Amino acid sequence: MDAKLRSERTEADRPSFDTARSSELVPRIPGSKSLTNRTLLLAAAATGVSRLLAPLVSDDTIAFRAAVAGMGARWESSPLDEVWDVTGIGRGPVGPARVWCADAGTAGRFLPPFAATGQGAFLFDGSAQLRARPQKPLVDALLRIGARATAGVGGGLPLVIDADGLDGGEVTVDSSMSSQYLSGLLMAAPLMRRGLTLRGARLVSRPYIDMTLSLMRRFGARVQERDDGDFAVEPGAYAAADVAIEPDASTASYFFAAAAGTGQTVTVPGLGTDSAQGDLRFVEVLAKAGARVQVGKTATTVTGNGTLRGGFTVDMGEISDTFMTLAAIAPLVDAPITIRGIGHARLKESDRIAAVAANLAAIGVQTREGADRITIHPGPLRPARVNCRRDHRIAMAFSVLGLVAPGTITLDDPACVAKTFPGFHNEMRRLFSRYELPVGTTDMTNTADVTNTVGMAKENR
Ligand SMILES: O=C(O)C1=C[C@@H](OP(=O)(O)O)[C@@H](O)[C@H](O)C1
Ligand SMILES: C=C(OP(=O)(O)O)C(=O)O
Repeated sequence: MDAKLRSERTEADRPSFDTARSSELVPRIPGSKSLTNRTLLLAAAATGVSRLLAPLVSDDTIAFRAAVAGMGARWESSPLDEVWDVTGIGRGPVGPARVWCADAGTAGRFLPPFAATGQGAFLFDGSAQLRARPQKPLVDALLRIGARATAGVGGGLPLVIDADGLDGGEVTVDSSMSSQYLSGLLMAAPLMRRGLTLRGARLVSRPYIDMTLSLMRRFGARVQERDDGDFAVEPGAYAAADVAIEPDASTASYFFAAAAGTGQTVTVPGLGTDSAQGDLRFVEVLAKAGARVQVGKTATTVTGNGTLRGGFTVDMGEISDTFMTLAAIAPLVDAPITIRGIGHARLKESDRIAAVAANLAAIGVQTREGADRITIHPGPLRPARVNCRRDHRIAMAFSVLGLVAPGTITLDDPACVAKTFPGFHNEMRRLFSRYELPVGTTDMTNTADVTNTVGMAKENR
């Protein structure tokens, strides 16, 4: 994080919602998807009972939890789902098992390497959306270290792993399309008989690898990043750990952007200088656009000044889940913004560069697209219906535009936010009274807590 933004502060460091000043909006941001699903995997592999405090409860994490249960881990949750206890297998899983990954890239990429360290047959499959996402570099790396794997057309899901443990050794994984292949192999590596030395070639989304390494160490793994860039993982068992899940920094980006766009102040407790999530660096981009940003030790605050500044180019390759948040408010600034380094964002829930360009064009905004970039020109907007392409982040990013420029957008699929934040629309409405709840969304803004309710996602679908 930029040293300027790390400046110590006391005001934003308040941990509780109750003590917030009334002019300061404090969204209830649910837990990080990336931290929740990594912790579920490591807990499933570990010996003993691990505890997840404040996990994300959403489609992606429910799918991941069901998947590790299908592979032999046991879980129990507290009545309101704020605590999950996972009893681990203590080694690789034992098949046969069919593992449904739903829409979750983390499940499709993290679970097959874990399965390969176990015994028996595993069939991994997912939605049409997940089947369309690239998986071949992971399968190739698994084959090179001796796994028996049969992938679907083009190397993707459905994928069969016929497991008989892995010796490990050395392997290079093409990481230019996704860092998740490397994360999956890293987390499985301690369970290989000789451990594994790994190289991630042309690695994108690097901050997620740091998150993987730090959580692996929490569960007792011995892993080193060497001077030559290789990762060396020693063999050894994982031991259970308790992990408090931070609020999701990618989700927080929508609320920070809303502050910047509306001229209000938003504070997110639980996201500070020690955050394990690279996406918190989105606030640095908002600072470029003229927002006041303070990253304290335990909270982050963004204050908008009512007008946004453009006229810059920014590389968002390491924080690509947040590029749409900037792109959706970019039409409202005073000069063009170019976002580059985001070629891999074409390979997510949707081709996100194309989705942003098409939706901005529909509302009258001029854009220029390149293979790994997009330039957005400010200009007058006309109302349009956003085609979300079943992509939660397209829905959430354009909802921020709808808040800042009322009457501009409606969403064709508002419920797709359930992949990572079922209560998104209600939370926006709770904070910003002029936010228009999409048609078909049940108004839960008067209930005590709307952020962590899976039932609500189902109800809204
Ligand atoms: O490892 C993770 O938890 C993630 C890595 C990123 O994917 P890529 O590495 O494919 O960019 C990110 O987009 C995704 O939402 C979560
Ligand atoms: C890319 C994403 O998800 P995943 O790869 O985990 O499916 C995302 O949440 O933006």
